[in-house]
Amino acid sequence: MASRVQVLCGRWDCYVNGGGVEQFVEFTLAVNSLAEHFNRLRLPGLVRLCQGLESAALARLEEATCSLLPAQEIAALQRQLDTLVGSVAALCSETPDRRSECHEAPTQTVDWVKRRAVWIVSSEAGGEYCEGLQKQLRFFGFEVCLLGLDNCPQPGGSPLAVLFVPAQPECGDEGLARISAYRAACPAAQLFYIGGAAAIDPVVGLMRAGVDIVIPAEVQAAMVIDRILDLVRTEERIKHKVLVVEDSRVATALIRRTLAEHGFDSRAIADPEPLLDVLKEYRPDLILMDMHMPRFNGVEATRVLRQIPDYQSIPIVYLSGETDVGMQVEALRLGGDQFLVKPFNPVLLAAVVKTKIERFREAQRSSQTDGLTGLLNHSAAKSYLKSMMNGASDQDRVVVAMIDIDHFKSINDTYGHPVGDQVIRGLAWLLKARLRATDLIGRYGGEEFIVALPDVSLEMARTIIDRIRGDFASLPHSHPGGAFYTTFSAGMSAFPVVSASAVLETADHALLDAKRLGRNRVECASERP
Ligand SMILES: Nc1nc2c(ncn2[C@@H]2O[C@H](COP(=O)(O)OP(=O)(O)OP(=O)(O)O)[C@@H](O)[C@H]2O)c(=O)[nH]1
Repeated sequence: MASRVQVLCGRWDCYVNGGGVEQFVEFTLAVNSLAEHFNRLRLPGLVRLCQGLESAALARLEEATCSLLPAQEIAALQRQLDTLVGSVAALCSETPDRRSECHEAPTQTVDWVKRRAVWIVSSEAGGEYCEGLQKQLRFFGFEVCLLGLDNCPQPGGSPLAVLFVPAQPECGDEGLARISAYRAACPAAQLFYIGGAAAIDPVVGLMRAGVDIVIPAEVQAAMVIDRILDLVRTEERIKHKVLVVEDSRVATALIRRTLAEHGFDSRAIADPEPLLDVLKEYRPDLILMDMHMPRFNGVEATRVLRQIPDYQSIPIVYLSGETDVGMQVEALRLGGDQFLVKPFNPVLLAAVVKTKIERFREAQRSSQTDGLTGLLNHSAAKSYLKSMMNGASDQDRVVVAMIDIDHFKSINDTYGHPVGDQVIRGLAWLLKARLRATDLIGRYGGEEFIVALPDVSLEMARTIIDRIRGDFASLPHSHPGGAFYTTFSAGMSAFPVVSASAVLETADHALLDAKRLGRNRVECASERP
């Protein structure tokens, strides 16, 4: 992490010590790349700081193109950079090992449970709401610190989130000043205000003071936990993939370099002829298409793709030296989503690719997620599993676990469907809280879940799932008359095997074994005769 920050500072120094527009663009690229890195490490507060710095730099890009920025502009950017560097330094010194590249494979230890500090600031720290919130957060692996209104935030603290739980929805000047003090002391944290009034004015006031997320008063503690768990899973499961269709080797190298700097995976083909095969195998999230190529041009290739249901909505961005506006409009009318003129501005290219993919993903998300848990639904989970396995080499491992809550029917019968739903949600949260962002978690059916863990041995995966099993067994589920406990069984299987469906089938058999052998246990397919 520190070396990336050094690169960023080095680029900034190059610019301020007499560099030109190229150095400024390099600096902006480095900020964006750092934001992507923090996103992968699930550090949303640092992502926010990077994004603020990137926006400030982009706003000055045009000015920087003409000459060195005026001294006060440089000083303003320098302040933002210093805040970012200071926050990273505070984080590194506080948590030397915990935050090491957590997207890398946890090969040595099973202790990859994501502990994160959450501060709750409230005049009613001992109140029922805060107590409940605290209990649940602790259960899901967060370190909670309850703070009264008189506590002053200590600079350098690095909580993942600070939750303000006011006694009444109105914040008042004193409350806003307090929020600003926390914002200054914990620049990397996400600030939540619970109980915001449903009106624009007060919410804008809260956001100006530094609040990131305002949650309406009527939202229950359980939903707040869901939002915080989402924070630690900000990363997409699989890196965004871009297919570059471009016949110029120089342009291809430049494009791929820019994409790599922004954390995108990319593949390039020089000729659209094998396009359909490559799409099927690589499954990109976006295509960057050159306009003029031998044999077919980009528009013709795009028109073919738009005839095929699977590719009707994949974003296609044209890259071309074509400046004729009429021609550009025609190209867009025939199926393209955007037109970028070569030579392209790398910052703009990355921003266009990123926003197009995010919109595309957002549109897909509602059809891919399960309404009750927010996890991937059955078909999306299967399709992610397939692409996970397609992307894995022979040496890579992907372990799949099928998890099923025991005697769930009797929970519904005894306590009612809504309580049953809450049990399903509880298990979903536990899986989200305990597993890495790179792991796939899906709701496979009613009370059945699928989990796929890349880059981990079957033994370690078993230990992890078994630990979650133990935790789930001790999770109290409340009902109007008190609380009860329940368990799950899991069957596991490991890739490399023939196919995604084969690994699912063997995991399913192992799950049946776990049920047959008494439930509340984890069985592995490889242990079967
Ligand atoms: N509350 C609730 N119940 C669901 C949902 N989806 C499925 N179910 C119920 O889950 C129950 C699953 O029961 P079974 O498949 O018989 O299995 P089980 O009782 O868990 O028993 P074992 O799996 O053998 O331990 C059925 O009664 C379904 O109606 C849901 O979204 N919410």
